Amino acid sequence: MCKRLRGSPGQELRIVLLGLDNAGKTTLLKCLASEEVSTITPTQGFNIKSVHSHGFKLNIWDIGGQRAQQAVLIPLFPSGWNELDFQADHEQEEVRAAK
Ligand SMILES: Nc1nc2c(ncn2[C@@H]2O[C@H](COP(=O)(O)OP(=O)(O)OP(=O)(O)O)[C@@H](O)[C@H]2O)c(=O)[nH]1
Ligand SMILES: [Mg+2]
Repeated sequence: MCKRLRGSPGQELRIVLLGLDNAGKTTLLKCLASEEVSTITPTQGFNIKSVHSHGFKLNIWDIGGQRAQQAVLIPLFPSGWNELDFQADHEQEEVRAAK
């Protein structure tokens, strides 16, 4: 993921994980933060974690997948955002860029 981000190492970036409920957003966030993933419950509202990776400081927002919760983004990002789409392939346990 970091290889696809434009910017210089040392830069602070904000990443928002969006997707349907049960898509695996919180699991991905916890994996990136090297946290235990055996007990994850559906996200109410949102979680934010800071992770250092490839020289970047990534501030990662994990938004609960229910439509009403994702609506919180609209006032938070009035000028919109750049989007990178990733697909998780659960069977082969690999993540590939699908832009
Ligand atoms: N086999 C497998 N299961 C996964 C994977 N990622 C997530 N899961 C499981 O899918 C379920 C939902 O994962 P979450 O990370 O809670 O999904 P979420 O997108 O955060 O869901 P909401 O918080 O409801 O929006 C959990 O039981 C996870 O253990 C994966 O890559 N492989
Ligand atoms: Mg979640």
